[in-house]
Amino acid sequence: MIGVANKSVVLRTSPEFDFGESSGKLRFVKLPKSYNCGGGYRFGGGGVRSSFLAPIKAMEDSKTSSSYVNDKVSSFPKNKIHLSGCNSDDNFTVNDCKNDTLKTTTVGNSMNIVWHKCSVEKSDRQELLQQKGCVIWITGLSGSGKSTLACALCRGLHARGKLTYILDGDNVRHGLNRDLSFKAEDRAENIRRIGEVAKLFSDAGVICIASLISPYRKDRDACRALLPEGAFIEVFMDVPLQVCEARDPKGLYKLARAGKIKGFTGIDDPYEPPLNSEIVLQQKVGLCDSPHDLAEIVISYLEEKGYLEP
Ligand SMILES: Nc1ncnc2c1ncn2[C@@H]1O[C@H](COP(=O)(O)OS(=O)(=O)O)[C@@H](OP(=O)(O)O)[C@H]1O
Ligand SMILES: Nc1ncnc2c1ncn2[C@@H]1O[C@H](COP(=O)(O)OP(=O)(O)O)[C@@H](O)[C@H]1O
Repeated sequence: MIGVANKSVVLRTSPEFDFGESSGKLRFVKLPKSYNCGGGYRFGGGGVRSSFLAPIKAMEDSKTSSSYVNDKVSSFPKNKIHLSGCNSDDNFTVNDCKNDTLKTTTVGNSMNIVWHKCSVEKSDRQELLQQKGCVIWITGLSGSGKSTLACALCRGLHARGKLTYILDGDNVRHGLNRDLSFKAEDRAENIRRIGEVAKLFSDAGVICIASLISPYRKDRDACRALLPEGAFIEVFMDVPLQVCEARDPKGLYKLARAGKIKGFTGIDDPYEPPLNSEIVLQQKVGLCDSPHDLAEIVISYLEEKGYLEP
């Protein structure tokens, strides 16, 4: 059985595309309008949306010099900088195209830092990608099907020409978070870092799929708070421990029951189920929907909320 917390989500199947477990092939659906050179858009110079690509050109040129410090690109001859998007008579600052005095701030232990803006913004990237950046946060016990759903979702969206990226707890712990254990404070740090990375992907316009146990409500809510309203979509894999333990694909429950793994979530470490997640995917003993069907519920939600268009 499937329960969807937000009543606006419609449960339906989608016959026009197939991203079942056996379908590993990808199809590209359509090119974004902005790449249609015959459509009246121009690269650089004046005219409609000329600011769209020109700043990238400016960055290419900047490779020849690294002398911009703090606020002014003093060592650049002006004719070397493509100022589309700014008035070429402006004092060109690195931090956006404004003459504002830049203020330094302190964030955590980072002192004297300045936020650098760019005239290519999230909305431009979203238009390029024909989608809205967001984070689909899949939480649940080990064995509840998080990674499987993440993959099915990724395939389904990719088949529709949507750009996704999966941040899987297990995988991120192979690199960025390899220094972290499973004690509470390390789990919290694991979740915080993945939340921050997910936020960056979302800002890039990508549909970021984070799948990690993330057992503590407080940590998940902190990640939610990093994102704009509505852009954090929590998906709760509501699967009984009994089902997860029966699956036990990695044999970890068995080891935890034997006392060979200490602090295993659901056995001798807590899991706090979400109270208000956007989507609840409930499975029961002997009653499990396929990953394809579960992914479709999430895709329907994204469609409904307008995340599959810019
Ligand atoms: N003590 C303990 N508790 C829970 N899980 C454990 C533990 N030790 C190792 N593993 C394996 O690590 C995977 C969970 O990593 P996560 O980064 O998702 O965990 S967390 O969000 O930081 O709690 C988890 O992967 P999944 O089964 O995909 O959830 C386990 O395979
Ligand atoms: N919807 C489902 N129905 C039945 N089995 C599933 C489903 N989703 C996942 N599984 C199986 O459950 C096991 C755990 O899935 P996995 O995605 O690795 O979970 P998690 O990432 O939460 O640990 C795997 O053997 C997988 O094939």
